[in-house]
Amino acid sequence: MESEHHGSITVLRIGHRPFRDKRITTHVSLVARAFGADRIVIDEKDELLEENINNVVSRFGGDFKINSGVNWKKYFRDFNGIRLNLSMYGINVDDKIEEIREKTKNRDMIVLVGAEKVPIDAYLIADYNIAIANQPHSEVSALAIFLDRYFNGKELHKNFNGKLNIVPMEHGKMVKYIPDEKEALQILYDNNASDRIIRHVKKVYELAMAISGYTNADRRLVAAGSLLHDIGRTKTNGIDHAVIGAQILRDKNIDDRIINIVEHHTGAGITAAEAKNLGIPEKDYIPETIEEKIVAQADNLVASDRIISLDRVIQNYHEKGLYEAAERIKMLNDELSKICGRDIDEIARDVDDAEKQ
Ligand SMILES: C[S@@+](CC[C@H](N)C(=O)[O-])C[C@H]1O[C@@H](n2cnc3c(N)ncnc32)[C@H](O)[C@@H]1O
Repeated sequence: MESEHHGSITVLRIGHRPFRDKRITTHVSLVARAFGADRIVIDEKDELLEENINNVVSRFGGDFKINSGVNWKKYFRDFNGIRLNLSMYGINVDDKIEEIREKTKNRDMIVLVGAEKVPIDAYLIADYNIAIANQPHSEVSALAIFLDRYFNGKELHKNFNGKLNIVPMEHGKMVKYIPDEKEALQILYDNNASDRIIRHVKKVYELAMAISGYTNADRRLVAAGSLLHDIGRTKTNGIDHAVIGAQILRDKNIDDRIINIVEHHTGAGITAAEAKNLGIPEKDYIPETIEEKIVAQADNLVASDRIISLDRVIQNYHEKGLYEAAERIKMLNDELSKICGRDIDEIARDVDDAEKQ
């Protein structure tokens, strides 16, 4: 949980024996990740454990790292930062936590937890030997309580921004997810999307991904949002296709950020007043996030499965008498071009040229 307020946090797990300790070291690793540490380092090599934890990270998010098979004593001694050893024999955490927080404002910290017997060297190398109550319990509880004390409980609200995101519920379970490209296309096929829709969304995807390459947009959201933006057209080609598409995806537990991309993709957005006149639920459908803006504009620049120029888009809107909407599209183009440091129209031309070659 690196931030301006403190350095990185490494957990050093020693005494791990792959067969006997598989479950408890997995739990130490999961606690380290869930409660705000940045990485775990384990003395014995255990590829299976690494794989399991990496798998959790790839599904549930964050950038937690795991590394096993290190010489713990050397690693602990050479660590450039504050060294802690969690031990029932140490000083009560409450007597030292403020000092530790102060010292780690600009420095990294390593927290050692043992398995069975912890060698005396761990105590001698440590800057602090810290006890979470002077009674024997477990490395899992000791680490959890230490991190919770260190972060003052703030770690419980950390956003991991994963492919899978749990929606807290009083009863039952709900997980919302970000589909990858293959899953997004499968959702379209499951909804009997026509070839025409598929060709269109693939072109919008190509352009949206090219634009997002110039920004810090979340490419997973841009990918899924661009492929799914017209799913509502499997039901209607009316102005309400964005609203209907959003509802289809809501029913499939798709991540809310993708639903918003879909719902806000029409032109450069629809205001609440326009929505009322158009007969769709009265609220703002203006793209707000960078991902929403990219998909909306990429869609504006693709007619059927061809890339068209901004001038042409504007002309089309003018011909329909939609002057305000045209102006908003122009403004969106300017805003995105500024963010990208390059004209969106030009990026679109590149994508088009690459296709023709
Ligand atoms: C099951 S204990 C075994 C420790 C062993 N008895 C020793 O110290 O040599 C495993 C780990 O849990 C952690 N632990 C257990 N009780 C603790 C406590 N009261 N305070 C801090 N850490 C504790 C320590 O990190 C310890 O290395």
